[in-house]
Amino acid sequence: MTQSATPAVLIEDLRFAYARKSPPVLDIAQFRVDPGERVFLRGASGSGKSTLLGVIAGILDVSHGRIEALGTDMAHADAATRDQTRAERLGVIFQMFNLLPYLPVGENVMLPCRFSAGRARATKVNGGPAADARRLLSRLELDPAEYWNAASRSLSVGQQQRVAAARALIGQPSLILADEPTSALDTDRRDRFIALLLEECASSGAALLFVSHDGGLAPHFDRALDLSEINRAGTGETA
Ligand SMILES: Nc1ncnc2c1ncn2[C@@H]1O[C@H](COP(=O)(O)OP(=O)(O)OP(=O)(O)O)[C@@H](O)[C@H]1O
Repeated sequence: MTQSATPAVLIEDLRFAYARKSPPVLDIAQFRVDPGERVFLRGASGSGKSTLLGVIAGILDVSHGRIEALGTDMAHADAATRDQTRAERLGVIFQMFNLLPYLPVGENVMLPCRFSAGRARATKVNGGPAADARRLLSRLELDPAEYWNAASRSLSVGQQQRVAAARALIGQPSLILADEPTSALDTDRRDRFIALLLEECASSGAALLFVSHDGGLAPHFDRALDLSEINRAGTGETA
């Protein structure tokens, strides 16, 4: 990977606080994820992992510093541009899943293809949005014959995590941001889930930034670091 390729994530001189007068949660001089790189970011509870992903995804407004996701300036772009970048090029697995509870599983997984023609097109190699959604659900051990039409709110937390992962992966986004996506999975399923996530990223060339407090997952990744190594704000509990 050359240093000149557009980074998947580039952060310089970032400071972020939730309110103007509160101390920063994030104070990061430099952080970079290369295209296709799979990075594990560990951090204690409350240390700012979800906040960092929110900033990179352009969900949280940043007033100080440089944040680029796939070359888009997420600190200064208008909300519409950030939304478009997120819809077309990012797959985000939120900690709270953000599934639409009354939509069936299949519709939830295909949602990114409704918002982005590019992601719908990218599923063609796997037979289109519905076929690709079924493929991903099967790989995530959710039998589409059983779950395709089920309301997402009727699923267990671990099952909802896997639906959220399928939704993030569909249509080959170039950057996956994953926030504790294995917290409700047992050890065997967790390892299979990570293997699948890494395989899908490898086959599409996507970069992956995976955050978790579970340092045991680190060996699966190209690179692992602790948020405290890059974040001078240093909030959070001792793990
Ligand atoms: N919406 C918010 N408004 C104000 N403060 C917040 C908000 N969200 C998070 N915080 C604070 O920011 C800090 C970092 O929170 P964050 O959720 O990013 O940590 P985390 O490392 O993801 O934690 P966990 O592992 O427990 O999910 C915490 O002190 C938290 O209380």
